[in-house]
Amino acid sequence: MRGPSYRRRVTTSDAPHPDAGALLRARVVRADRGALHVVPDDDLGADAVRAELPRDGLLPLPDGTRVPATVGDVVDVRPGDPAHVTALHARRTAVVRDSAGRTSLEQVVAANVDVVLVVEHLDPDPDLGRVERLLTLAWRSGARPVVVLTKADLVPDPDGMAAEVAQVAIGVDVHAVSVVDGTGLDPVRALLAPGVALVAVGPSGAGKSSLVNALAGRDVMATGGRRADGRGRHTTTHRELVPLAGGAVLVDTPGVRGVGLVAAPDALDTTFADVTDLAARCRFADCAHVAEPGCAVREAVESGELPERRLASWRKLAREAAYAARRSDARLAAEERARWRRVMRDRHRQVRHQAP
Ligand SMILES: Nc1nc2c(ncn2[C@@H]2O[C@H](COP(=O)(O)OP(=O)(O)OP(=O)(O)O)[C@@H](O)[C@H]2O)c(=O)[nH]1
Ligand SMILES: [Zn+2]
Repeated sequence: MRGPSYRRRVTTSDAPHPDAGALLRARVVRADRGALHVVPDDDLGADAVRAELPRDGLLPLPDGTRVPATVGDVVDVRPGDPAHVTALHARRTAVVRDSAGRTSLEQVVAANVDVVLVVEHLDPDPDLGRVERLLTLAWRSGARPVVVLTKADLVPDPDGMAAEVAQVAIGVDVHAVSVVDGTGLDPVRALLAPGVALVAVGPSGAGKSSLVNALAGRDVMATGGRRADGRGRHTTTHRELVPLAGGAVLVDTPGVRGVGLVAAPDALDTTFADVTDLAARCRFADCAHVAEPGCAVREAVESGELPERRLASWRKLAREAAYAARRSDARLAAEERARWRRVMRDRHRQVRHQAP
């Protein structure tokens, strides 16, 4: 995908623009392999332009380290045809994706996010453990978390439920909202100010897209699992920094969407303590909770004690965690083999040297 270049934007015909050579402060709306798509940092709703990355794809931070740019980053761009990105500004905040294994580095999935909307539905009942986990992620990013409880129109006492959630969200504003009747949206809208970047995290079906569309005042995201086209999820396909109302923007990338869902086993056991407890009562230690006799988990589902949805959600996360653990194990095993190869090679060398 190619956007207009800065040259076409800032120059007319072949006369050199007076600002040619001056660096422009820009915000990354999409990071591709060889290039970034950027908008002026003081006009985040502007059309995106394409700017080339250095050959290694990395950019220098003020401290000299070279890192990949990500959505939301503030960069210096040298206009031209093509325009070039020259440097990365220090990140005010960073949403990081938990490393899959002990040896892999954290991945920054969004930079300079100001507000993390922790979106959770009121119907079915909110999952307090998930709210806590996402709040932890938000605090860690440096951004301000705000809890938004959706689908207030579907429950009799949304304010009472919000008060319960507020008990596990210390120091955080909790809003019960409905996009159907407009309940509670004004205080969330008040967060939208020029230059403010938000992310919405929360489980599938929580109503993130519906909420974002209500905040944007137009459909910027497909809702109800519908996709605007065969390829992408949002109706604006080319940018991952989506303009909302009031000059604010929403970061929406696959990385951010998945963030918090790369489950660390410990977090999983905490969030799903009920399933973990039930599983401990299954007859077989390696029970898969499908059709095994004496499965306490299936029994709990059949008796109504454990919602099927919660079991399905646990399965999904457990699969992710198992996958991450396998990948991490494979990486560790490969490193261990490499270490042994070095040890054996050194030993052979020593033996040869000692040989008469
Ligand atoms: N009654 C009611 N339904 C809502 C509300 N907000 C969202 N929904 C419905 O909930 C379903 C899921 O909403 P989405 O906005 O697609 O949820 P999402 O969090 O973006 O889901 P994913 O795209 O899977 O991450 C849709 O069928 C919406 O119409 C609300 O305030 N009230
Ligand atoms: Zn079982």
